[in-house]
Formats: sequence, C-alpha cells, structure tokens
Amino acid sequence: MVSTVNDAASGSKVEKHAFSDRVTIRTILTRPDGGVGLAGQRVRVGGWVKTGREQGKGSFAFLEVNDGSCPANLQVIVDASVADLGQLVPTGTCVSVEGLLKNPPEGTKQKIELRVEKVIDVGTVDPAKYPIPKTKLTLEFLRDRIHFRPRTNTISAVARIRNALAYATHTFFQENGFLYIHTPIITTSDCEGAGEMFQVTTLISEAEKIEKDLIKNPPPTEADVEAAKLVVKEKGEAVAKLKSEKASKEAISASVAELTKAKENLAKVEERSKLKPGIPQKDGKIDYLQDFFARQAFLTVSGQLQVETYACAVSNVYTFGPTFRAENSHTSRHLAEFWMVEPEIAFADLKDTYNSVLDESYTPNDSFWASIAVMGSILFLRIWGFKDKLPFVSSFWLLDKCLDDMEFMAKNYDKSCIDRLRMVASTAFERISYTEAVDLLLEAVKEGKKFENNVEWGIDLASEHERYLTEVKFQKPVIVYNYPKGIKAFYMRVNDDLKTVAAMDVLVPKVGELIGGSQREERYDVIKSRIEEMGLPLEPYEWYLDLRRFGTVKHCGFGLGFERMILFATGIDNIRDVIPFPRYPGRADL
Ligand SMILES: NC(=O)C[C@H](N)C(=O)O
Repeated sequence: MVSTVNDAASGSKVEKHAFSDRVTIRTILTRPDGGVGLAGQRVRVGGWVKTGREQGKGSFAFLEVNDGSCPANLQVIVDASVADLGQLVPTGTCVSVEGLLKNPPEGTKQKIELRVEKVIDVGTVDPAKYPIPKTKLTLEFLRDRIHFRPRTNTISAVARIRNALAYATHTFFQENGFLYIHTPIITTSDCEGAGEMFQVTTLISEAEKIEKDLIKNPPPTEADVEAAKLVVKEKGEAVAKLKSEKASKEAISASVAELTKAKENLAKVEERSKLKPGIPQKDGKIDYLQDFFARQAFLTVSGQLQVETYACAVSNVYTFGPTFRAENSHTSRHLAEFWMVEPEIAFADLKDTYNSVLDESYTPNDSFWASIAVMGSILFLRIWGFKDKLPFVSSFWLLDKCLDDMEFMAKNYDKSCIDRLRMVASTAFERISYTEAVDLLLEAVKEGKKFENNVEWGIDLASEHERYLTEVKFQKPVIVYNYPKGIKAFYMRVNDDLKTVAAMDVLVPKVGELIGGSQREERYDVIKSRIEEMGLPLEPYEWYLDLRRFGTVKHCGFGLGFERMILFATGIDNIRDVIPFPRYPGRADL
C-alpha cells in the first residue's frame, strides 16, 4: 500500500493524493529541493507518456510522464523484466506505476526519478493512429483535435492559469463582501440591445419530430374523425338504452367503460388530426406561445440586467459565468461563448472627485493585481472612490500559484508576460476622456500614423485605435471614459452634457479592451426615453424600469472578459486557445 511515507533522513514526506492511492507529480517535483529529499520513498504515480525510449538494447526504458498537476514531467525508468517496454514508450500511453524514488546519476538534468517495480495499469496507444503524436504542434492543428489538446504542455498550462484566475476572482469578491449571484443563462431580455443573441427554442426540434411522426403514421382523415365520433354516439346511446331498461349495475358500468374508451379514442384522433408539419404560425408570424417558455427566449449576452436586481436589494454583488454572442466575428479576440466577470455595486457613482483618487500615487503590490479581473475591481474601487478598501497582500496571485506555468508562457509565447503583470501592478493607469482619446488619435494621424478605420468624434473605437493608445501612446493600461451616448447601451447614465454617458473601458496592452463598465441610469424618465430613443420595445424592460420606479439607487458595474484576461496574462495570441471548448462561427466541437 502506498501512502504517506516518512523519510527519516530528511524528515520530508511525499503526500498521497487525497482521492486516490497515487501521489501527484506536482508534490514530487515542485518542492523547493526539486524532489531530491524524497529519494528512497516508495510511490505510485499515474500519467501520460510525453516521450518514451528504449535504451540499453531494449533492457530498460525512459518515460517522461506528466499527470497535468504541473508542467514538469517525472522521469520514470522501467526494466524489461518488469513490463513489455514496447507497450509503454509510445507518446500518449497512460501508465500507472509503483516504485522507488531515486537520485539520478550526477550530471543528469533530473533531480529525482522513479525506478519502477510494478506496472499497475497501461492504457496503450497505437502510435500510427494517435492524433497528436508529436510534441511540437501548432495551436491551430490542436483546435481540430480538441479532445486531446489538454494533453499538450500549452493547453494544460492554460488550464491551470485559467483555474488560478477564476479562484482569484472569487477570492477577491468574497473577501470584499460581494455576493456571488447566479444569473440565468436563458433570458428573455437583450442586455446590450444589439440583437446579437442566440435563440433558445424547441419549436424546430418539435416540428421535426412531428414531421417524422406524420410520415410514419399519417394523420387521421376527416372520415376517421367522423367514424370515431360515430362510435362515441353509438356507445352513448347504448348506455342510455341500458339505463332506460333499468339494466343491471354491472351491465351499465361495462357500457359506460366502453363509452369512456370511445371518447378517449376520439380525443386522440382529433388531436392527431390537428398535427401539421412545420413551425406553428399565427397571423403570419411564428407562434411563440407554443414554444417551450411560451415566449421567445435567448442565451444571455450579459448577466448585468439580472444582477442589477440583486445590487438594488443586497448592494454588492457579482456574477461570473458564460455569456453568448451570435456575432459573426472571426477575430482572434472574439468567441461566441465566453466567460464574463460582472460586479455591480449600489450606492456608487462616478465621483466628481475621481481625479484626485486616481492621481494618488498608489503603487499596489498585492496578489489580486495579478488577477486582472480583480484589477478591474480595484480600478472600479479607485474610480468610484473606495480606495481605502483596497486589499493589500504581499505577492502576485498568479506568480504565487502558477509560477512554473507563467515561466513556460514567457519562454514559449511571450517573453514579456511576467513583466507585463508586474508593470500593471506598479504603474498608475492613464485616464483620458473619449474626446481626449479621439484628439490623440487625430494627432497621430496627422503625424503619419495610418489606421484602417477613420477617426472622428462619435465613432466606436476600433481595436487598432485602442491598441495604439495602450501599446504605443501610453504603453500602459488606459481608462477611457465618457463615451458618446450614440454608441453605447441604453442603460448607461447620461452625463450633464447630454451628449456622453458615464461609461468606461479599460484598455490594456496585448488585448485592447479588457473591461467595459458604466454608471447605470437610475432616473426613471431618462432611462425610459433612452429605451424608446434606441427603438427598443418597452415591454420586455418593464421589470428593469420598476427598479427605477421603486426605490431607485445610483449604481455602477462592469464586465470583464475572462478569456481576454487570460490572453493578457499568458501572451497567447488567439482567444480560441484559452478556453477549453471554443465556440466561434462554424465551430462548436464536442
Ligand atoms: N456588466 C457589464 O457592465 C458588462 C456589459 N453588460 C457588457 O456586456 O459589456
């Protein structure tokens, strides 16, 4: 039995995994001594062979085994007397083995290796057929083998970083008194009013079912219905006759039973005779009353509107979940399904004093800065003047939790990713109004900078504009605020100039827009006319208007694109590679 074993010499022990009889490779290799102090201990490990080779004329084999608990592989040595080596060496083979940890001979790169005494289980691989046989494969190639890509160094590192950032997000909000609200995935309101929603309906599958059924069992004809009606009539008359003849109770109830059966049959025949192929229509339009929810429903584009109902009741809330946009975007920064962190705070407004709040030379050095989700919150707190509530801890969350993965990213994808995290943590963010941003872009154009998209006041900034501001002009995160109301959503608070809204976007190097937020319009009359002005129907937003009719409160919130934060942290170029199962036009594998 392999369990925790004490090493008397060093006092160190290797921890057994809580839910299996193995130890994770992480517990061996990520110790400060690299595992040296564990020599002599007996352990069981399980994992997948990254590379394997037979040595010494087939007398033993070296296997590099990885179990996903850390980026590093454990070197495993198996003698030919212990197992069939040919079965163990192909890349992708799964092995569960038991043996003794040993210090390898001087001069080798490993600090500790496992000498196998017993092979417990093998999940074999036919190398000629294994879809990801080589170790260096492009990320594009891996997108076509989505079920195997977690076995690669990059995708497993991304998974660990993603996990750490999700943990950081919840930790930050939990430690700062926010309630996590599970907003619905299926919704009947279009938060952004942009009509980019995926519809949720059973009308199509129901119609297909009916069509198939009607082919198999053709619907009853009018004559069938008449015949069934006739049977009911006859059975009814039979009952009446028996009753008038004062027949026995038994005879009457038998006859009533037959009548009931005939009536049931008629109901069925009538029901089936109404079945029509195709989507149900009424007055020339699709009849959503017959849909699953008896109305049109969609996948959410944002949890904001619903989370506002909780902000307007329990004050500090956040939601963190998947959101969906049916936007035909083929860029490296858009997904049809992505995760968003959305805090919402009541009793908060865009303070006139925020200048002074931001100008304070606060140099944060806390773990939460490493999670950019949290960076957003800190920004939020800074912008809205809650600076005294900033958390203070001594190290970077991501560098604390996943230093080895971050080093892997720095080595293979983006040399500057770790420095970028540090920079964001220690630099005061630039803060400019939209009008100033447009002026700066126009200035750049004058000086010869070429943009594909025309620059003028009133445009929605394109990603090339955003990246110019954050990467070239300021070379640090930039908060752009007070956007023209014409390009922003109906719920944003109209500023006194009546031309702009109290919105802010946070632009960061590498990704451009990371966060979009705003103060919400709390004035009933203003928001009602904004909805109308934008040509949106009032009826679906009546409940939202109620929040302003009854006990309205100033409140603010933002949405942070979780995958964009991972792009920012890792330096990976394409957003499709930082979500486990990317969905984009033309693709929804698994
Ligand atoms: N919660 C937010 O402010 C995010 C916003 N609803 C968006 O989707 O951009």
